[in-house]
Amino acid sequence: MSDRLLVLVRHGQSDWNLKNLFTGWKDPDLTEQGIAEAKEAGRKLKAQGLTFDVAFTSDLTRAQHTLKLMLAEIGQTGLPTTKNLALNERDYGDLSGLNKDDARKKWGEDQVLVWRRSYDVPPPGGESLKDTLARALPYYVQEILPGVLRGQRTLVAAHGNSLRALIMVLEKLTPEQILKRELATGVPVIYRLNADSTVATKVDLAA
Ligand SMILES: O=C(O)[C@@H](CO)OP(=O)(O)O
Repeated sequence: MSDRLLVLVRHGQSDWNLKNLFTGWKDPDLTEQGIAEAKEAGRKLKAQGLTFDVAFTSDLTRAQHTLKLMLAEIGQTGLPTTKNLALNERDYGDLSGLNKDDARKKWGEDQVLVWRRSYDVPPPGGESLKDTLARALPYYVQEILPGVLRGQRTLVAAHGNSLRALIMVLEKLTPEQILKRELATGVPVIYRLNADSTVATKVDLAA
């Protein structure tokens, strides 16, 4: 039986996560902590005995760097990797670069929560989670899933919201459920899929 393995990992802490800034399509690199988290994610995957046939990542440095560090830990630095902006973080539009606490002071707690965690209300000039799903999901279905179903063991390093979009579909979550799901930085989530692309098993390597 082929191993339909799909591992999703949010990048390690970025410089702008640390500074509490809306990031979106801006391109900060990992902090020292983020580097440590990415290496730890690689060590956890190695401890599970996992190796991969292909990897996917976004067009942004923090996810690419996380992938590189994980692959070095696993001993697979030459793994064929595809980078695509379909896996980028949700575009935060005009909020990009603003401090999240300053934004709460300016627009109020409730409005900022709506921009951050509503399903279909985009921040000014940016994408809602629904918009992010509309570009991440076709990429997953056309470029990632067929390989997984053929037995290509697949590692994806991406972002909080682009991965939440994929998780919503994988786990058949409602908009209300996905909005409550937070992804920790650098924590691998290991899925094994059934032949019909539904989830057979899920293991979250937190802790
Ligand atoms: O700033 C961002 O791009 C994201 C992820 O860090 O933030 P949020 O938690 O608001 O989705």
